[in-house]
Amino acid sequence: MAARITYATLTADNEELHTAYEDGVRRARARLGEEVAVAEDPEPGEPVEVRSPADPAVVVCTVRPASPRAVQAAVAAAKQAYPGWAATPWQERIALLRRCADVISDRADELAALMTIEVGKNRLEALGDVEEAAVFFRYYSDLMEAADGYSRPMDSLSDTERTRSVLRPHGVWGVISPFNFPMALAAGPTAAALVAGNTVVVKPSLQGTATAWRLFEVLRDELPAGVVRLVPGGDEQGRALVGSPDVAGLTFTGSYEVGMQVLGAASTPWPRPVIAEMGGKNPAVVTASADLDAAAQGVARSAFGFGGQKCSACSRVYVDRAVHDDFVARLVARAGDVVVGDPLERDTFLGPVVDAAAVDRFREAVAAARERGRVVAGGDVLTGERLPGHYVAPTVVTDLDPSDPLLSTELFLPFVAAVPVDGLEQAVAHANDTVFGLTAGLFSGEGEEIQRFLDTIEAGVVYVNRPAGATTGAWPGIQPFGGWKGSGSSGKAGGGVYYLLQFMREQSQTVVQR
Ligand SMILES: NC(=O)c1ccc[n+]([C@@H]2O[C@H](COP(=O)([O-])OP(=O)(O)OC[C@H]3O[C@@H](n4cnc5c(N)ncnc54)[C@H](O)[C@@H]3O)[C@@H](O)[C@H]2O)c1
Ligand SMILES: N[C@@H](CCC=O)C(=O)O
Repeated sequence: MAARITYATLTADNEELHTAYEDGVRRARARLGEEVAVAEDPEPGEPVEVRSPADPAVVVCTVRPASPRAVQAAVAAAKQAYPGWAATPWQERIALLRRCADVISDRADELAALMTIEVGKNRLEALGDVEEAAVFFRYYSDLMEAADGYSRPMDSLSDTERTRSVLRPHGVWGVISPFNFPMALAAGPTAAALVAGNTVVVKPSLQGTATAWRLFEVLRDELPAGVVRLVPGGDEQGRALVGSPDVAGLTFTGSYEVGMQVLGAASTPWPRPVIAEMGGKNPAVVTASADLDAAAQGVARSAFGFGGQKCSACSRVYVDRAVHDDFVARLVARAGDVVVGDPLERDTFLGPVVDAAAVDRFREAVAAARERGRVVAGGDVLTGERLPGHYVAPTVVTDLDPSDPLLSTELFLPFVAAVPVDGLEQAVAHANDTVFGLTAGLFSGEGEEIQRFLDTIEAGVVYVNRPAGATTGAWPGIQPFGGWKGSGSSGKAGGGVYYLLQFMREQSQTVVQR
């Protein structure tokens, strides 16, 4: 792949990139319909077909959900592999993991094409997702190297004592991932856990299984046996992994509701580290001094990119009353320009939403918006010969009361509401008034406003004046990504310098010299 694609890539007129992706589509199609199962599972669940949201006639894969015994067997295999992996010098571990990153990058076109078919991500977003997965392996390896393996000499109170502080792994790490970044968000926590010396059992989202399985194939082929296992299935398999007493630590990425359950579930006799990365209801603020074109572009990209199905999606905009109507007119024009269609097509920006339930949620949200406010762009479920899947129009809503539930509930749809405000203080007060605190954006031309926003906004990832994405598009090593409040439990962000530390525990080693 010639060009480096990230989520902030605006366009790619690069012929080489598109030719490679189209080759990837051919290769991905050749494996559609394969069965995904744990090989040695004696009693897998009934087969479940994962179908493409762009065209439900396409069966992406057939999943045989792992039985409770298979989940426990995967954990047992990872537990058996743990002492060997933990004892492998970190230099050797990261050499193997960097090799995994290179294999992922080499296969990016096919993996991205498969992801497009499986979850409906457009080609640039899908290529970004695969590349991010590879970068996670490289970034956490680089951190380990920069810290020289996290083994440091401490001070000593006597000439005969030598003490070191050593960070050591926990054991088997469970990774539960969501449908919307089926490669990057299975890969990120897995990479960190492995760099740290843990072994891993991954439970991907059912919709996303085929993509996550390809990641697993790379890790299975490049790493020692048992170091990574994948258990396919749905929520029940997630619960089984959380409930396993041999899982020493967990990273869950998904909704607020499930994350809070996972945080509350205790299945070990002592507390274990649980990192929960949860939902968002991400605000943008547009002040009277803002560049309104940049604001409309940034909000449109973050509200409609991947159909608003990002935890970072922008779903509400607080706009100074003086520029509200002008901003809304520009946003409506941007919504009208969005190219909706088959996400495999080169020019498509917005593909389908993930399933029929998301379309139902869209209908309900639009009906509520029509009753309590005004739908000024979109609002329709899109059908037709060229749109056989779950398509909805990019939608802009106004005239809602600031306390409306549509402004505090995560919808995960291409649906954004604009609310007029009297100044920055009021905007930030509304922006902070939800359980969430993941991402936020500001558009302002005044340095003093920018500083006040940065000082008072309650969010883990903040952007100012960013047309490439008002609230979306973090990249490992560039923007650490993690939520505050109900958006994240740990306060240490993925792709940031403190993340890896969470996958290790400190041991103070004092040895008296004889
Ligand atoms: N903060 C972040 O970094 C981040 C990133 C991506 C997505 N998300 C959030 O994820 C959600 C969308 O993803 P989703 O619909 O796949 O989320 P989800 O919560 O429905 O499912 C996430 C994963 O948890 C599993 N699961 C469900 N119930 C479980 C239980 N009781 N115990 C254990 N595992 C269980 C699912 O099978 C899936 O693998 C949104 O809320 C989005 O904001 C957050
Ligand atoms: N890292 C992605 C969001 C991941 C959540 O869904 C972004 O920054 O837009």
